[in-house]
Amino acid sequence: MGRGVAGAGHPRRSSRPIAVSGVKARLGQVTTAQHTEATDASPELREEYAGLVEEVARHQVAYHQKDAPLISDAEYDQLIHRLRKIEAEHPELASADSPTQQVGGTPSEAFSPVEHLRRMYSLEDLFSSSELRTWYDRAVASLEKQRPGEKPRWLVELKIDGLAISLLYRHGELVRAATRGDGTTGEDVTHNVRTIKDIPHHLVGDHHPEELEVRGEIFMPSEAFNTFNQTLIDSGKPPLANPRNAAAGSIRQKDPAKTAQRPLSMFVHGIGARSGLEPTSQHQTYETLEAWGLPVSPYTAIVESFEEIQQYLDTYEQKRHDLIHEIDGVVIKVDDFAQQRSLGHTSRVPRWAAAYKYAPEEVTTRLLDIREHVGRTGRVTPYAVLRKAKVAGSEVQRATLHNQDVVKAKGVLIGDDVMIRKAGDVIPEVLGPVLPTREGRENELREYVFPERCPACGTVLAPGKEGDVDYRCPNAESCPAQLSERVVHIGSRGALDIEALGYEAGLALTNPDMRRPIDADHIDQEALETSGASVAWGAEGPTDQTPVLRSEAGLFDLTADDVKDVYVWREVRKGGESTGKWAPSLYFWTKPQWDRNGELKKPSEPTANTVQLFEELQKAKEQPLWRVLVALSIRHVGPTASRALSSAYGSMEKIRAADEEELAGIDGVGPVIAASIREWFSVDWHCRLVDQWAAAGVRMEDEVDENTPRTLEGLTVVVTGSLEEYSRDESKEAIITRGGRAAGSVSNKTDFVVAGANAGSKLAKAEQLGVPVLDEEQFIELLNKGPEQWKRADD
Ligand SMILES: NC(=O)c1ccc[n+]([C@@H]2O[C@H](COP(=O)([O-])OP(=O)(O)OC[C@H]3O[C@@H](n4cnc5c(N)ncnc54)[C@H](O)[C@@H]3O)[C@@H](O)[C@H]2O)c1
Repeated sequence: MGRGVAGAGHPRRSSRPIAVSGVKARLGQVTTAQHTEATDASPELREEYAGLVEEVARHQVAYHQKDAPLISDAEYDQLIHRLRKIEAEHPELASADSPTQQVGGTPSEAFSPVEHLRRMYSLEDLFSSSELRTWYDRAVASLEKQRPGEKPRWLVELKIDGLAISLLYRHGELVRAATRGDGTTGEDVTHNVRTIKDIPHHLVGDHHPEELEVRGEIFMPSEAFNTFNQTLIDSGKPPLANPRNAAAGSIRQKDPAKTAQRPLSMFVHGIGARSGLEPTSQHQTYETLEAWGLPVSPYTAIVESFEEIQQYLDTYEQKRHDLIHEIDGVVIKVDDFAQQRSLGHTSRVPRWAAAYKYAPEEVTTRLLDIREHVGRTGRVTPYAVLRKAKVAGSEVQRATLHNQDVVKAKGVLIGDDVMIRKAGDVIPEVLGPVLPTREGRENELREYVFPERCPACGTVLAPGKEGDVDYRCPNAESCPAQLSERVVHIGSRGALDIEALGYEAGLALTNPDMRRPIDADHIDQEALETSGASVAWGAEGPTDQTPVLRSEAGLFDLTADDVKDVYVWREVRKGGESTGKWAPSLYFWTKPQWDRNGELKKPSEPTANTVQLFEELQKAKEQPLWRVLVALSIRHVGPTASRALSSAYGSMEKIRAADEEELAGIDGVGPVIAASIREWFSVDWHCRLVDQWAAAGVRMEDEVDENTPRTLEGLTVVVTGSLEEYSRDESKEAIITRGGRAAGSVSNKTDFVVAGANAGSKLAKAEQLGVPVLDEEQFIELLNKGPEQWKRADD
């Protein structure tokens, strides 16, 4: 029997609580024990150890008993890992009551206690490939000693991020369901579990063991979780933080009718007590359970070597967001039961299984502020300013909040501790507040109010059209934020492709406020004074005064002299470390230098980036017409419409002169885009912008190469995968200049699909529809000679 647990038949309640006070009491015992045992642990280490014991126990209560964690799992894992490390190095400090010896939490009094027929274990956590290797080698060596000559086979499974459950079947009838609790005693959640469709009340077939304890994981499938959360948001309720807490919270409802409304599923991953059932391996057990109608995971595999285990880990790390459920790692088990028995258990975990954990995707941090971003078309979106946090391998400081309804739905207050998530390449997201940490900090928190005026230019914001929750700043011409975004867009790869005009350079040219510190306290006064920047004090601190560009119209008239004194705010670093202070520094010109007397030496030459910028601006003037059209930021006019317009008209003048009906008739344009183009050219400053660019030498006509044969007239061609000779844009251009249409998706109307390396679903679709597929060589032939030789037999 495990530590301090009441014997069979005794209500579990008498041995509660395990909460922080209980841990302190246990700590007392630990310290007394230390007087009698020699220990080389320093006082600092003992203090750290005691603090950790208390902290970890507090988190165990919050997570297991209240379903309301205060920190992310990864942060918790770090704490318990450190605790285990100290105990491993100083076993004299540890006691049987240490939180490292617990399996989960004490069962809640809200449910009747249930004694498991066999103990439910936790799993040993492994956080790196080398930890996995050590664990693997140890298991193999131990087996070799006990069962010489037997090579283990391994069952690799996904570690489902859900709630462990034990189901008891008697003669094939579900009689009880219980949470894991502390491993020995769980909570009776039978009524709630009976509402889950995947869990059979009667096992299929006739011959079942008299008593069978099935273990598994209850989870909320990812898709169902998203839909469920959306319905909560739509009805004005706060969404659930993550599928794991959602599953745990759903199972521990007092009212089974509530559980029944939650989309829950389950996969089995083991058995406890079983009378009359004698499978010889884990995978055989799964086959038997599946035959009886119990849900088993489709992702399980049998492997034979360390390399294969590693391969499985890598595969699912890549796929981790395309699965039925959330995972936090992989579980590796010795398959054979006899071998499992030989390896045995510790008091907490089996020695024949371990859990490899992937890099964390959720962490807690502080929500410092909510500010608004003004986009290229004036859309105002709130975003979270966060205390820097490392998640999924990158540092996160900002996260979009989409619109004011989302902020409300998430229920976050400025100043809250929040859980954030960054999954793979997906942009970081604020999941919600950590409510318990609000206690005692109420006066540091404030509600977010969406502004009535544009945060960048002060213009009163206009609501979106019907059904659109977004607000926009209508001051397109002189709102500095919109201007910055448009200038950055001009440089982007899909527009004029000016590499040196990236985000920072675009902002530096248009927004003297760039990355201004939040408040005056964060300004490095000394650096500010010696920088030579001309600054004025605004409401929130100093700001440099005049932008170099007040409109993108002047972009091609810029001279190196114009950008000489452009300062941007930068975090001051000393010895490579950030100081938390900000100061203005020159952006386009070589860094200012100070002489021995502290006098500023004026910078003398442009940076390499600046030289590149001016070279690229010259080259950009020669870009084809469609790229110039994209660069103008006309609503709805992206690369596809721009290409269609430029191949139909060949010059800016003709596009400007075309009427709406004519524009709408062009393949790839249509009425919405046509209206948007007309509207854009009806604005004076837009026309002046085009004129000024033309005067500066930007090409406003496509050179018609009379020698290019119109070999693809009327044909639709899709290019997929990567070609060797052509970039994506070049292949499109080659098709369009020969009169063809370069489409993005394959349909019955597609005449040819050109497949390069790593072509994926489009190639499959082409094969399915019987569209001719060409390789690169054949594509070149098609460009030169036309489609004659590939005419379909049925044409
Ligand atoms: N955020 C917090 O404050 C906090 C506090 C306590 C615990 N936790 C989290 O709870 C977990 C610790 O609890 P734990 O003891 O369940 O350890 P664990 O997560 O390391 O693994 C053990 C559990 O994994 C589950 N599991 C999922 N898929 C499985 C499969 N295919 N085969 C076998 N088992 C599978 C089982 O229920 C098993 O009990 C950790 O993820 C930890 O980060 C978080």
